[in-house]
Amino acid sequence: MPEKVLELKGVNAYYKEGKQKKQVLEDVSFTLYEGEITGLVGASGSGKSTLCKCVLGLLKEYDGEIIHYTKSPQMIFQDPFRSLNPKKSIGWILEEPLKVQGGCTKEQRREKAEEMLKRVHLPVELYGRYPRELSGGQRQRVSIALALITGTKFILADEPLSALDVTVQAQIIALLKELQESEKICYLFVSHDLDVVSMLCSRVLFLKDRKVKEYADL
Ligand SMILES: Nc1ncnc2c1ncn2[C@@H]1O[C@H](COP(=O)(O)OP(=O)(O)OP(=O)(O)O)[C@@H](O)[C@H]1O
Repeated sequence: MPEKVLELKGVNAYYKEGKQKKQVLEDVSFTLYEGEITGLVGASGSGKSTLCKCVLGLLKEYDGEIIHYTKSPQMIFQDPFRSLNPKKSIGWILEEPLKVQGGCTKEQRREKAEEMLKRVHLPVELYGRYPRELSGGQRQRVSIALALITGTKFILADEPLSALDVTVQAQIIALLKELQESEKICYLFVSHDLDVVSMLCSRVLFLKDRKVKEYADL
C-alpha cells in the first residue's frame, strides 16, 4: 500500500464577508498517496484555489482536519516567468532554498543545483543564465527543479501547462510522469483542461457546489 501524503477530513472553508461568513468548501474529504497524480478540476469560482490555500496553510478560516504526512508541498505555477526572479541567475534561484534550509557548503549547493538541472533534462550550462534567456518550457523545467531541490515529495501544480504550446506541454507531461515513477512524487494537479488531466492523472477530484466528487481509474 503506498504511503499517505495528505489527508483531508470533513473540511469546510469560509471567507469573511463583513460580519457574515461565506462557505466555499463543504465537507471535503480525500487522501493523496505517494507516486500518484490527482487532478483537481471544476468551473471557475468552484473553490480550487481555496482548496490549495487550505492545503498550503494560507487560509486559516476552515474547520475539519488537514493532515500532512510529509513536508508541505512545493508549488509550480502557470507562468514560470513570473515565478522565477528575473534578476537572478538559474543557479542562484535553484540554490536559494538550500541556503534557507542550511547545512550545505557552497560547493555542495552548486553540485545539487547542477544535479537538479540534469534531472529535469536541462544542460548544466544554464546554471549561469537568466530566466529571460530560457524558453517557456525550459523555465517550467527550472520551476520543477526548484520545487524538488529540497527533497519534497509533494508538488501542488496550478495550471502548470496552460502557458505552453502543445509540443512543449507533451514534453513537460513526460517529465512529470518520469519523476512520478522514478521518485514517487505525489502531485495535486489543478487544471481546466480535461484532456491534459486524463493524460496525466489516475484520479480526479471534481469540485462542484462546494463539494468534492472523486473519480478513480481514469
Ligand atoms: N479572498 C476572498 N474573499 C472572498 N471570497 C473569495 C476570496 N477568494 C475567492 N473567493 C470566492 O470563493 C469562491 C471560490 O474561489 P476560488 O478562487 O477558490 O475558485 P477557483 O475554482 O480557483 O476559480 P478559478 O478557476 O477562476 O481560479 C468564489 O466564489 C470566489 O469569488
